[in-house]
Amino acid sequence: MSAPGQAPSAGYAAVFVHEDVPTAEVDRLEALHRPLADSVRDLVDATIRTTVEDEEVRAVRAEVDALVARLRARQLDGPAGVRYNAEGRTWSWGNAVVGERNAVAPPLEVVRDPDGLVHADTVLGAAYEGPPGMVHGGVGALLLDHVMGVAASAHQRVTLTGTLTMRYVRSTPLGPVRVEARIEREEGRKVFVVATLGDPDGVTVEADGVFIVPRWAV
Ligand SMILES: CCCCCCCC(=O)SCCNC(=O)CCNC(=O)[C@H](O)C(C)(C)COP(=O)(O)OP(=O)(O)OC[C@H]1O[C@@H](n2cnc3c(N)ncnc32)[C@H](O)[C@@H]1OP(=O)(O)O
Repeated sequence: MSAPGQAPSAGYAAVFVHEDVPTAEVDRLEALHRPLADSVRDLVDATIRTTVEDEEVRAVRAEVDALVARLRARQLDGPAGVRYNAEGRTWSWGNAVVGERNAVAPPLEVVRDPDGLVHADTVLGAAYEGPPGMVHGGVGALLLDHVMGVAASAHQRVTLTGTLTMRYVRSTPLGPVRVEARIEREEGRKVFVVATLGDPDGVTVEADGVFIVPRWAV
């Protein structure tokens, strides 16, 4: 997605929603909603790990249902989508990996170094488990796909995942993980990206992918 102050590429106009909201207001709303998503993420973890009595589970459920009803009092008709304003600020609050309002997102903060390396660090807890104590293979693929997509979309262009190949070298324990991705080479509209997922002891998953600048974005 575009950094503040940079215009989105032309293809954005077709599928991304332009909204006439000043960047300061987008920032304010983001700061308001992010802590709510953090709390809901905490709720998910607590829901998995709680050992409280049956009655307490029922009581908490009633309270959560009441909170959901309050939030639904006014809501969008569909998903949050990807939006941008005239200043080139983009936001995708529902994104499954980085959405600031999405408690399902780990969340990931993706950083792009000047040398082209794109990386992200996060801590994966009980909600991301596959094998006992280990990160679900699909969750690893999810994080890799996103960070590789960011690497491929350098220079503010739109790219979509075409093919993604993963080699699971060893299990990834739940806990701190790091994703790294960089562009290996480009051929026309095809961007070849290599990436790794790892824990503090080193690489656990190696990935390579072909990301395509779609015909409609050219
Ligand atoms: C910054 C935010 C980062 C977010 C990252 C998140 C990444 C995602 O999750 S994206 C969502 C998952 N991906 C999708 O939904 C994509 C669905 N597929 C499509 O939309 C289309 O098939 C798309 C865009 C990949 C290709 O369509 P189109 O632009 O018409 O390509 P087309 O003209 O047929 O082919 C162009 C070239 O790409 C190649 N190509 C096409 N599809 C693929 C593919 N799936 N894998 C590999 N190569 C492909 C073609 O062979 C062709 O190569 P060449 O130029 O050498 O002949």
